[in-house]
Amino acid sequence: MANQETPSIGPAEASPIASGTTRPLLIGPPSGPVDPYPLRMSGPVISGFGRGSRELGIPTANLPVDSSITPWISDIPSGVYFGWASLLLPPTHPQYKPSSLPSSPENSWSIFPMVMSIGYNPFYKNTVRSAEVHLLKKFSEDFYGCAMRLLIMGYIRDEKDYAGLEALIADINFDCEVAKRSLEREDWRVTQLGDGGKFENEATQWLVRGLEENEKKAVEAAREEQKRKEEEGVGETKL
Ligand SMILES: Cc1cc2nc3c(=O)[nH]c(=O)nc-3n(C[C@H](O)[C@H](O)[C@H](O)COP(=O)(O)O)c2cc1C
Ligand SMILES: Nc1ncnc2c1ncn2[C@@H]1O[C@H](COP(=O)(O)OP(=O)(O)O)[C@@H](O)[C@H]1O
Repeated sequence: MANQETPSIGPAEASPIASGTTRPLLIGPPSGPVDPYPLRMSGPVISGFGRGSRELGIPTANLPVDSSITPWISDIPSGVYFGWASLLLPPTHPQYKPSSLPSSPENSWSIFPMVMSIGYNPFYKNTVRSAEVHLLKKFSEDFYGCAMRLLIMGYIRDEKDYAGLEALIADINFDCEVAKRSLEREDWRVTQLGDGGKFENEATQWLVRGLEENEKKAVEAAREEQKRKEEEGVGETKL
């Protein structure tokens, strides 16, 4: 289902992709994210158009685009971003793997690297702006309705239209490789709490903090909505 098996690319900093263009494999300086990053976003995982898994083989977990919760979202350019996601999976989920960062058992967040698109998906000509996150991890079960927090560390590229699906998939696979390599660098990791890592700070701690009241309410509302749709037998949801 998920598409972590990104193509193996050599050590060069720029590499050709299917479209014939080259672009950098590392984003940002070795010293870590540059202002205004890291940016924070949070919300329940909601459904999209169901195309990620079905058409692309790259599932994307959608978060509500709501400027009352995420004030910067209307000002940020549409495009492809990368960073870290923390996910509040139920302990029964096969990929439940609480982070080693200190958190209480009822707040056992699992942390994953991610790439995401914010925008209108010009290839599909969406009319509503969406925020869609692909986690660089293979999941054997979905996690609709779970709380997710994002620490967006940088910008990869503008969103594009494509002549065909293959070119879109190739670009997303390359984005995954860029995110993986960029986040592996010492001053871009978040899992170093206690090791004197750069993100032994408020931003990292936020990833594993207990849910705020407004986050709980949003998760509850999303679950109710999901339940309602399941009862109505709605297969695909338009955002
Ligand atoms: C890293 C990443 C990059 C993307 N880049 C583009 C893009 O350049 N153009 C585009 O039309 N869609 C882009 N998408 C969005 C996909 O088209 C989208 O995930 C797909 O339509 C599935 O949407 P759904 O989950 O709503 O079904 C990107 C998605 C991701 C995760
Ligand atoms: N690696 C992954 N990254 C993001 N979501 C994943 C991943 N693996 C499984 N999923 C699940 O798949 C769902 C997205 O699938 P997708 O086909 O894109 O449908 P939708 O259009 O409803 O978002 C996510 O909400 C999540 O529950």
